[in-house]
Amino acid sequence: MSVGERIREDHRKELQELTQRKELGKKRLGQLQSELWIARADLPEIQLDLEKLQREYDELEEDYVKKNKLIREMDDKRDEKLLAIQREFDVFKKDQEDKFDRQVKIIGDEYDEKAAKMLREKQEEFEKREGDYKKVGKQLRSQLEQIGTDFQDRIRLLRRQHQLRLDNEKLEVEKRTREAEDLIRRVGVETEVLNGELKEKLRGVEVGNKRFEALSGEFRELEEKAEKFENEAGSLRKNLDETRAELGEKIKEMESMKRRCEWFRKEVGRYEGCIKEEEVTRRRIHEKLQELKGNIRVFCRVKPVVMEEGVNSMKDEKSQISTNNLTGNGVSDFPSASSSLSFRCDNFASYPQHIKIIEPLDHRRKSSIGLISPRTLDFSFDMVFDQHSTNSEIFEEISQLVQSSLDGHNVCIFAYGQTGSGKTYTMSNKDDGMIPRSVKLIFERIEEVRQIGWKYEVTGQFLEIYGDNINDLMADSYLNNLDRNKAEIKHIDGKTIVTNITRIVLKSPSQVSEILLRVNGNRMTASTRMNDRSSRSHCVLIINLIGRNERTGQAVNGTLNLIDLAGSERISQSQVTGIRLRETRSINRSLSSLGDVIMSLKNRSQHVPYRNSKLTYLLQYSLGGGSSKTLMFVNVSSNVEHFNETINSLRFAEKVNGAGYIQEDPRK
Ligand SMILES: Nc1ncnc2c1ncn2[C@@H]1O[C@H](COP(=O)(O)OP(=O)(O)OP(=O)(O)O)[C@@H](O)[C@H]1O
Repeated sequence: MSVGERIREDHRKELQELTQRKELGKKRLGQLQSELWIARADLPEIQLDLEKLQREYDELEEDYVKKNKLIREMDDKRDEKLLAIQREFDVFKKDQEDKFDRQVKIIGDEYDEKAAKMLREKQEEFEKREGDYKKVGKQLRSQLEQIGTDFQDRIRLLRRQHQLRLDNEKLEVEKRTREAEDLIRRVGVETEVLNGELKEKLRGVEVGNKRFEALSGEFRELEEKAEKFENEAGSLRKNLDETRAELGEKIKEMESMKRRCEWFRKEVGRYEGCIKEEEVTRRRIHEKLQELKGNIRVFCRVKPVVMEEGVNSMKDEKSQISTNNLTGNGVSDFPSASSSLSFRCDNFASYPQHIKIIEPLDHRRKSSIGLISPRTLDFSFDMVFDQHSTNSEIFEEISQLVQSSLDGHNVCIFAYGQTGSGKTYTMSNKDDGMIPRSVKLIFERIEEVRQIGWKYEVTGQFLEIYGDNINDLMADSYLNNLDRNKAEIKHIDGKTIVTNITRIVLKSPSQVSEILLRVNGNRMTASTRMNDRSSRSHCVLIINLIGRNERTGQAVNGTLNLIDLAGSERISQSQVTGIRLRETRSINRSLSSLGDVIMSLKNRSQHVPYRNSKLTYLLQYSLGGGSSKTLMFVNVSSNVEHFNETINSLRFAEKVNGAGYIQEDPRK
């Protein structure tokens, strides 16, 4: 066979093969077309199902939000009402008690004094008059008796004398009559004289009788006077009895007041009982609400592009952050089109729960026909706060957790994210950061519940975990003792104790602000000396809240942990070496242990790896105790240069949240 024939033969075979492949291709095309038709026919039905499901989901979501809002309003209203009743009642109670005490004292004193004085006066008067009258009466009586006896004696004497004389004279007359009848005339004259004398004597007797009668009249007068005095003494006695009766009435009045006071005391007891029941109900509702929201929650917060970021690289920004004041705020008119990522936070409820990010231009993959359309990355969390949200709005959502710690729960709130993503701004910003606001709320609530018998002891520890070392941020010698590893974590009787770390009694929000300033100053100095150290340590504020109600005997013991985690950069992204590489590895190890612990708790695994890092060992009872509640902030930057870190942070957080999926653009 010639060369030309061989080439022709090869071409013919190749043509044959191509024809066969074309046939096969046609067949495959036919199959694919029929599959496409079938799929197209099913599409409307699937679409309808999808829409129906979406509607159902929206309704459920709306219902949940409404109920949630209602419960919160009821909670607020009830708390307000309770406080108002309590205040009103306390004022009323105090007023009544004061009034009553004053009245009782005045009346008691007045009456005691008046009665004693009157009694004394009347008694004295009575005794004096009685004594006088008795004395006069006795004198008169004895005078009268004396006069009577004298008079009787005199009468008797006169009568006897007269009788004697009469008898003698009669005898003499008879004797003379008999002896000298002839001397009758002379004797007759003498007799007449004697008769005259007798008449005179009889007149004397009459005068004596008259005098006796006069003395008897005087005696009667004196008797009348004595009777009058007796009557007066009787009326005085009556007056005394009346005063005694009046005193009895007042004593009765006092007794009825005592009974009223007793009634008031019982009412106070009853009100206290009601308040106690209300408090128990409030705690139950609060607990239920928190359970409904879930014991582990994840909130996403997007940081706006700040002025410097639009022009600086990530490295530049880091160095700028390390010298930045923690309270600084340099927000530009965000988002600046050239530097900001394209975000969309979807409102499925009254607050967004989804965040969508469109892949920036320089991250898109290219194909032979040009750029592939951008991917939209979709993440969902318990709540999403966009660039425009403020610390105050965010605190509104976490204040319930602070209340839980006052109710005796162990609460853990921490901020996760790359360096410069706004963790410190969220947690510690002066006045409105989560730490200052939580402390303020704690003291406000303590003041409110003091009125219903609660007293709290608030203590705090402020520490830093750097690698495997725990440093006391409140110690005066913080900088000198850095990383000497003196502190130890111990778990005793279900409680966590950190030894060799300053613990102080917290008394007011202003005192905590001063501590925050000192701590931030210490960290800044250490950062300046040691090349941005603060971004590479976890900063933990532990607040212990021990409460006791003296009236009801209830007691609570809660803990609130507020944590600013170290930056979460990837080694590949940060391109560090040497000490910085070791630091980054250690941070990533502890952050991924934290993620593992939370995921194990969410999945209710039998073994929870608390011991894998110092951080998780420290927070063991606050992350996974029986009554613990955890909230994680994932802080992300909206700067386009941080796209990769933002996506990594969101992926980590969504994994922790346990409901994640990443939906890629179907046109890819
Ligand atoms: N929501 C925000 N609004 C305005 N400015 C913000 C916001 N979040 C952060 N910033 C500013 O961004 C800068 C970096 O924030 P911040 O220091 O809080 O980040 P970070 O995540 O704590 O960093 P690091 O890990 O280094 O501690 C600060 O100047 C801060 O004031």
